[in-house]
Amino acid sequence: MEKPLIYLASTSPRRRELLKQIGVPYELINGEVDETAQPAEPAHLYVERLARAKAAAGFLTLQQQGLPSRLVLAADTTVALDDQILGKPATAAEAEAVLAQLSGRQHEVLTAVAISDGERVECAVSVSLVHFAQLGTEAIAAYVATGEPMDKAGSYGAQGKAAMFIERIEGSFSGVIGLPLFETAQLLGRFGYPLP
Ligand SMILES: Cc1cn([C@H]2C[C@H](O)[C@@H](COP(=O)(O)OP(=O)(O)OP(=O)(O)O)O2)c(=O)[nH]c1=O
Repeated sequence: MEKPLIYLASTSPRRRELLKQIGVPYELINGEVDETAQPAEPAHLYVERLARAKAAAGFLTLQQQGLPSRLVLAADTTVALDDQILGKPATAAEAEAVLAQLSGRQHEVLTAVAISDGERVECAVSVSLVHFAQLGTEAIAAYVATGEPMDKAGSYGAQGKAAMFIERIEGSFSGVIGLPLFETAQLLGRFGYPLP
């Protein structure tokens, strides 16, 4: 059976790859939102709020552009260390400081995925624990110089060179890199989307 198209409200190349991995055809749509966290906002509420907001923004775009109504999928990923939310770094110096904080410790990576049909929104949050090895200043500087951290929450990409820093992941690898595929398939199923 041919799978219906959905809209992916995301600029993230990882999310495109991950959706392809489970064979869901998509078109891109703009779902940009302000990603500022509220003061003392807990990470799980923050990612869920943003994923829902991105899906709603995507749905609004399709209405404004007079596009056919289809499911809109969006996600948000953040890294949480103690009570801190670590988003994408603004500068290389910030990326180095974040990686120094993550060194030799474990942190959480949270990804929320939200799907909207315009009337109903379904959301799930995946939480994984990532154990980083002790990182020397030189290793951090060399890694930041590759440019890999700059568009990624927590200043690293587990799917890239940062794999060398990760001793262990407990949870969902696809969730860590931007789209938890188990939860995504479950949510699509709730909208009657045909997946095996
Ligand atoms: C922790 C981690 C994050 N990331 C990425 C996934 C997300 O793209 C990014 C977190 O930023 P997000 O704000 O979740 O997403 P985005 O701005 O890249 O894309 P959009 O909002 O348009 O969907 O960090 C990795 O690629 N690998 C990792 O190991």
